[in-house]
Amino acid sequence: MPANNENLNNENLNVPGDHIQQPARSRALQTTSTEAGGPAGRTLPDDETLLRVRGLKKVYHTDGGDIEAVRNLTFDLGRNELVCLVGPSGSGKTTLLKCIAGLLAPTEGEVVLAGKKITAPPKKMAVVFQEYGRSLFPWLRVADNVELPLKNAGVPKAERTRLVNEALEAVGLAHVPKSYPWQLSGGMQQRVAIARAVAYQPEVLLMDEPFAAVDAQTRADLEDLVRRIWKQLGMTVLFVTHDIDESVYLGQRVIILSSSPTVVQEDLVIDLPAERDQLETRADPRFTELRHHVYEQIQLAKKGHRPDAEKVNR
Ligand SMILES: Nc1ncnc2c1ncn2[C@@H]1O[C@H](COP(=O)(O)OP(=O)(O)OP(=O)(O)O)[C@@H](O)[C@H]1O
Repeated sequence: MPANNENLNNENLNVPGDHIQQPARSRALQTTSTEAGGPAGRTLPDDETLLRVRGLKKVYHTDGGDIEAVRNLTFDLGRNELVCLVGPSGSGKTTLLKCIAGLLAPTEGEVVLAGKKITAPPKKMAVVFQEYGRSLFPWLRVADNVELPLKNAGVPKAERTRLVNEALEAVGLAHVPKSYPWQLSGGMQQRVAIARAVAYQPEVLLMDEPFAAVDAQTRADLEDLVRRIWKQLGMTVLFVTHDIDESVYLGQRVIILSSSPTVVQEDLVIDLPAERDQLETRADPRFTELRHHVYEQIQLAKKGHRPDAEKVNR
């Protein structure tokens, strides 16, 4: 079970043990931030990069005036990387994901997938949202829900059957292909949504707070499921979460967004061993250091600290 979940929406949250003096850091944290002089997000050489986000800005034009949701985001995702994204409520996480998914046009800047600028939903990308209840079709059986995007993509029947069976196997639902979503628990429904995304064999899997609505034990199981599938299938995963522990447990990197209008506050390497375990990893002193650091950064962001403060005030 995830210990010490931290919901960033809760203004009164405390890190248990915060009053205890923290041990000296065992080794330096690997971060990229504007304060270090470079672009806030980590950028990679061309041959290692799958997804590039460059100078991304999004302004919503509403009857009540303009809302600058995202000011300037720059970072790269490498092939087969699992990167988590955290930030205060309203910092533009969903907006960013929608721009990456080609569902929203950026006001400035661009998102580039495998060298091609994204202007519409790319074929090799899948998204899993929090609201699995709304994303599954209640009148379709589990296997038919998973099969639908493959049908729409024109994948031949035999191939579809193989992909659906493999995906249901991978998420531990091979025994319920004929059930309807409403006959399953919340955690199982979210597994169906993950299976549907996985069967599609995306190069990039975007996940927007996918476990926010499930209980803690199910959440821990689903976290391990994501890491297992990510390793098995070799996708690039961008995982948005409100939960600091979850971001550190899952990610190879954690990108921390500032408060709105949003820039990358910090891009932190999670240098925990590749084999993660709910009990052992979370008991690792390095895990505590990393989560403490992410928590501090989020608190700074919530208090309005901005890495681009001089530019903002100018
Ligand atoms: N369709 C829209 N029209 C106008 N403003 C919007 C729209 N969608 C989002 N916003 C505004 O953009 C800002 C960022 O919203 P967004 O949902 O991307 O943030 P978030 O970080 O995902 O939030 P949360 O953590 O609460 O889910 C907010 O001020 C929000 O009110």
